[in-house]
Amino acid sequence: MSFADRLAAAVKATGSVTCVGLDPRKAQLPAPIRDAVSGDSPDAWAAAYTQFCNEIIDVVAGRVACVKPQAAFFEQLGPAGMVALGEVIAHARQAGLLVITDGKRNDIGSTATAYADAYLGQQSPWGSDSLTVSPYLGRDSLEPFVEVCDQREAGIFVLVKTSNPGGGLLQDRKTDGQTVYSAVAELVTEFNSTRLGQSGYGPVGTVVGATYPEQLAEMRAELPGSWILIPGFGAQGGGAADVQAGFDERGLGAVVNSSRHIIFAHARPEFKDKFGDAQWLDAVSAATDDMNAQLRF
Ligand SMILES: O=C(O)c1cc(=O)[nH]c(=O)n1[C@@H]1O[C@H](COP(=O)(O)O)[C@@H](O)[C@H]1O
Repeated sequence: MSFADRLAAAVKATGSVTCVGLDPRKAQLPAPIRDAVSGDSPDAWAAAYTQFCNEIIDVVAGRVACVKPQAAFFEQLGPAGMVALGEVIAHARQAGLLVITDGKRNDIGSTATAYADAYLGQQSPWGSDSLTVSPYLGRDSLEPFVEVCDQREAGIFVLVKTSNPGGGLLQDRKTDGQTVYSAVAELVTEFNSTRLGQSGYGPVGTVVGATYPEQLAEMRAELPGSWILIPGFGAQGGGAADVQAGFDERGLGAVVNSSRHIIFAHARPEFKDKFGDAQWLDAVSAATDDMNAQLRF
């Protein structure tokens, strides 16, 4: 089954459009995991990141549509961190969760092929279901990813309108009256046009931030065949009303990511008093329920 159809099936099966972002950070790890790290070696932290993420995966499996490990935090630890990333991806897939690896990769076509093969190819050592990709090297940089998606029924999410305040400097620029982000959306629509699955969606998803609800509505209309990954919910200020326009009339077409507000829920004021550090996984569970409930439209 194509990635787009698998995502639709996961949303229907779980009744959830939540994507749990796995963004481990040393300083914010719950005390029981942080305090068990002996010394300051990358190996020790990598083991802690694996344990932290895998325990979260076990709690959210079957209750959310997908997870999104953020490669940056694993890369920070060097080679040991990359091994941990591989273990977390494998654990999530074994738990039945779809995995969006957040690497925001891309390069000239010949190198893009290597990135695509690495994360999504038939022989991929990572075995991810999908990958976030930057569009700014143009059409020939995206084509290798789309081809690899075709081979392994994988998916990508192309940055269209990012959640950060500074993204507009380039993305909102207009040429002949069209914004750069809309030009990216046009390219995505073209790639998907011959690849739409039963769900009505293709392998080339897009990223639009919850922090830009107007542009999200605009992009939903311009991108009928593209799953939209919506980051920026929770910690960056986006709320349920901001993401509603991302969905189609069936409640499909978008997944909403939250990282810090779920994985570090034990530190949020509304959960802090209720759950002690030892119950950090109960806080993850409660934050997941809370987000699922908010996003039932
Ligand atoms: O591609 C992404 O996931 C992404 C795109 C974007 O525009 N904004 C954005 O925040 N993200 C990622 O989504 C996650 C957001 O984390 P929280 O703000 O903690 O929920 C981080 O891993 C970001 O790198």
